Amino acid sequence: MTSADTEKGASRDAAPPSAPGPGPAGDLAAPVLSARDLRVWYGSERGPVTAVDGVSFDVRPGETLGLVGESGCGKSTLGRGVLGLLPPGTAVDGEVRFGGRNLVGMPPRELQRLRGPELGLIFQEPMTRLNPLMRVSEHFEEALRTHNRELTKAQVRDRALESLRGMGIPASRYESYPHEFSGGMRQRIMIALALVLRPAFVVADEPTTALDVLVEAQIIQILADLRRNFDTALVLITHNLGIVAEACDRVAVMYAGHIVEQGDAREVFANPQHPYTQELMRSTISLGTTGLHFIPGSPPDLANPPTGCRFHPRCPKAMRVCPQEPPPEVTLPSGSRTTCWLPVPDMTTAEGRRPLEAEEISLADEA
Ligand SMILES: Nc1ncnc2c1ncn2[C@@H]1O[C@H](COP(=O)(O)OP(=O)(O)OP(=O)(O)O)[C@@H](O)[C@H]1O
Repeated sequence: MTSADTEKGASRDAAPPSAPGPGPAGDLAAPVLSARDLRVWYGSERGPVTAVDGVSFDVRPGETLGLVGESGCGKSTLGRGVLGLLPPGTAVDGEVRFGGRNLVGMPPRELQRLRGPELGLIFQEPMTRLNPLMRVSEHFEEALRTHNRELTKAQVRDRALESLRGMGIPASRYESYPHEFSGGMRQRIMIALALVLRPAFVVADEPTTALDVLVEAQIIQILADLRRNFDTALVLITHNLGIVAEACDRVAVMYAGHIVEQGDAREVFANPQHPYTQELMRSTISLGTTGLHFIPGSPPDLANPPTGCRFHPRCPKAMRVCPQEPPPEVTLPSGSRTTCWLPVPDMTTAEGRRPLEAEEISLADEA
């Protein structure tokens, strides 16, 4: 990898993407999971849809990485892609290092063995995952015995109740059916099930979207306890920037299949660098919000994305260079990384830096 210091102290990587190094706080633990240049394509009538396009990140023990971005930017595909849980016919390329092995291309049976004891997934809607005809106890028996056949019924019960207790579900409900619980309780049962085998790495895909704010806060607290108590590494996919601010150590912002900015969550919130991150934050409703801001337009069709930077047609700071060449990944002094031309003064000519006029956008894209 080559890098050259620029006037602002930023460096440009010309080599394949890499995830951020230790932040200013200096977290030196080796990553539990490292994705490098991960790509995922779905087949469609319009041609391949590149839902994840060259994404790299690390997650360390006990760390929560928040994955944010508008609907359709590839967050779920990325979450499922790292766990090898994509629909048949989906193509995957790149590397996902976990326990010294590459999960990409691993035979399905081997991956299946890792899911549960090593890798976990918490879904958005528990009723699609809990079998309405099975008692809670049966769900736990199935989950635990699949990976540990010799466990007795009493041992299964002990472990299941311990996991449920951690989620605030009383032992008296162990023989109940899923429909006998509220939505929030079902979600906590799902989390207890995903965590009963103590996986080292978990993806939680919008785990609180269908829940009211009080239950949401409870679940976020549970996930925070999880990393404190078990050093679990977590990727938390959410639309809710408030949750990221509260529950995540690091944040990765996705746009149109790319991670456009990633770094320490507090740093990114205090000092967002990529215009997309800035716009996303301006669009968030808070108590101090006096007017609604939204990002004009919508994310692109990933079967036919814009040239150069994929955000340029919506970017209020777009320059002539933006539709012409994909932007480089830049490491900032804070340790954050952003994929944007703005902090790269030495890479653009004066002409390239000229603001892009609206009428030039379509011309550039047609070229
Ligand atoms: N099975 C599929 N076949 C074809 N295209 C798909 C499939 N699943 C997702 N896509 C496309 O891949 C892109 C990324 O979708 P994905 O669900 O990963 O985004 P997301 O950011 O998680 O969105 P949301 O927040 O709405 O869940 C979208 O353009 C979507 O239409």
